[in-house]
Amino acid sequence: MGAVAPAVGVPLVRCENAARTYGRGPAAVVAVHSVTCSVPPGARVCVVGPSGSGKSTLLHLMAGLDRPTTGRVSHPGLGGEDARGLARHIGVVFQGPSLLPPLTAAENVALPLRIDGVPGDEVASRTRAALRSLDLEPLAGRLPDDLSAGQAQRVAVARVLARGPALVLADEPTGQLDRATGRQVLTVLLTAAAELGAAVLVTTHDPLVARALDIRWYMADGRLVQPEARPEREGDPR
Ligand SMILES: Nc1ncnc2c1ncn2[C@@H]1O[C@H](COP(=O)(O)OP(=O)(O)OP(=O)(O)O)[C@@H](O)[C@H]1O
Repeated sequence: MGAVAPAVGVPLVRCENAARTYGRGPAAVVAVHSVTCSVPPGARVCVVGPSGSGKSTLLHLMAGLDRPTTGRVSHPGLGGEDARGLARHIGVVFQGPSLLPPLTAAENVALPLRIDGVPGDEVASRTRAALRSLDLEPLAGRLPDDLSAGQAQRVAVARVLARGPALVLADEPTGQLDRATGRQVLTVLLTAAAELGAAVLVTTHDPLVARALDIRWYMADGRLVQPEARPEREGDPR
């Protein structure tokens, strides 16, 4: 598929003293204070923190969907710095429903590939492969309204993975699912991303979700605080 092959160890995304303030003057909200961190190829990172701690803002900065007010966010392992280039290499999974209602599951997965200009037969094969890897083949012809929340989220994951991203950023991907469904979605997300060799960064406030990832960064009041990592993986966000 279309994943780039970044040089080993070169971070896919690097934040250097990146900060984001919403609004101005007395109404200003500092959502992220001067964060420095990076995600290397193939890493599985979780950003854990309570609601309002700045997780989504940090993820949007990393995705190139937003720009830091001060500091810098770069993507040295992904080659292109322009938004279109980044969009090909970074897949974003959002918390809520994100499928286009008039399109079937398969059409939702295929659409970004068509927009990318992928040839028709390759669109079909990549769509099939992505649906298969998430056990969604029987649901390919269903409209989003006829899918459960967990099924719809798996289709959203398939849509991201079909493009072959080097980095998947998932913003509370299980936040609107019951625990069992959430665990299933997370498992298929991590398995399919591993098959692709993609790095994954998941935000969550759920310690159970956090435990499924190798590296955990903790966020509080817009800052990354002392990370806790499993012994086998380096947990320093820098
Ligand atoms: N567009 C915005 N305008 C103003 N303030 C915002 C905006 N987006 C987020 N904020 C504020 O920035 C802070 C961080 O929000 P953010 O959504 O990044 O946190 P979060 O940890 O992802 O929370 P949640 O888990 O509830 O999504 C919060 O105080 C929030 O109210």
